[in-house]
Amino acid sequence: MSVSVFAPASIGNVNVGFDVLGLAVKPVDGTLLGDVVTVTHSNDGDQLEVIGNFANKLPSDVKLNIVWDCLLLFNKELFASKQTIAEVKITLDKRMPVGSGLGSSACSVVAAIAGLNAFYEKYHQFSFSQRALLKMMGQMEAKISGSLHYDNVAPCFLGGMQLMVPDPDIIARNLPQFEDCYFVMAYPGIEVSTKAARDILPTSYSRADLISFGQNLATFVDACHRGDKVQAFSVLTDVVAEPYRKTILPGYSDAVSYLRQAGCLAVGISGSGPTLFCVTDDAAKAEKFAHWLNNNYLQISPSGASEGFVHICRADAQGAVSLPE
Ligand SMILES: Nc1ncnc2c1ncn2[C@@H]1O[C@H](COP(=O)(O)OP(=O)(O)O)[C@@H](O)[C@H]1O
Ligand SMILES: N[C@@H](CCOP(=O)(O)O)C(=O)O
Repeated sequence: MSVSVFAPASIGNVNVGFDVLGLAVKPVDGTLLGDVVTVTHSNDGDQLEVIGNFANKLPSDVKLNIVWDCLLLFNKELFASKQTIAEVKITLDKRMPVGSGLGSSACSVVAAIAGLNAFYEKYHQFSFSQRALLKMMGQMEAKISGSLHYDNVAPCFLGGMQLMVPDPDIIARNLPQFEDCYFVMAYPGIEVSTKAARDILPTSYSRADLISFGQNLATFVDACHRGDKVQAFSVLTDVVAEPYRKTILPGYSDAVSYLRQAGCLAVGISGSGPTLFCVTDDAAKAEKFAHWLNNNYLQISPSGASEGFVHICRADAQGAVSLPE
């Protein structure tokens, strides 16, 4: 008598769309790279249990977990919609490293809100619209990072590559994808807080940067619609965040130099880092890049181990999905 929802990792910004472009990704080897939330009825008040590889990276007080805030918000919206509120037990399987640039908080937020919605749909014959759910997700992501940005929650929830539009009735539009591309994701095992990585960015930019930003994003979107892969990836340059954030990412500049000379289509910082992503349409190159990043980009702790990992991914067209009971 439970529902479980999986919500996938995502690449925020995708270099050219700071806060307005995001892509959901999934490893080709079938690894579930994302969080899973399970919701069931409770006879003993609302409860949250956190399990999984990265549970110990989250506050021990579950009321400080963003999933708890998601429950409070969801209940508030149920109340506003004159629905009966059930007591629930939520289990968060925290499979995503925190502060990784893989949209870890978005994974928890999306899995929690989509999970609660699936629970009410299945057992209480009530559900919110996709847009209402996305708005709740944006609100929760803003609570964590300090400002409203949908570039992780939208692709994580809806799948594919999502472009945020300034219309509250639409929020996100799906962009056509290059199906044959691999996204090699290298998480070095160190933590970078999204809020801190936002605080180091300038508050104003030069006219030259403004022109480059507009031209790159517009050219990328146009090239996606025309299916012009060469053009799309030739402009995947980040003038807003990478010049400032790369200074706090050990080994990032060397990795970019290697990957460019080795022929990747594009490379950049996933979200606010420290995860690096690079793009190729060649399976052998994807393997080669993954091998190099594994040996050269992962940070080794004093114990000689690394909490990092590398995954060869494809775009995840599905987004959040219910898992079989
Ligand atoms: N379920 C959760 N998942 C991720 N972070 C959470 C969660 N609940 C609370 N947090 C807190 O939110 C912050 C998330 O940091 P952030 O840098 O935004 O992560 P990410 O970039 O991986 O989404 C951390 O301080 C973390 O302790
Ligand atoms: N647009 C945001 C994206 C943050 O992504 P995260 O995965 O690091 O949370 C930003 O660049 O600040």
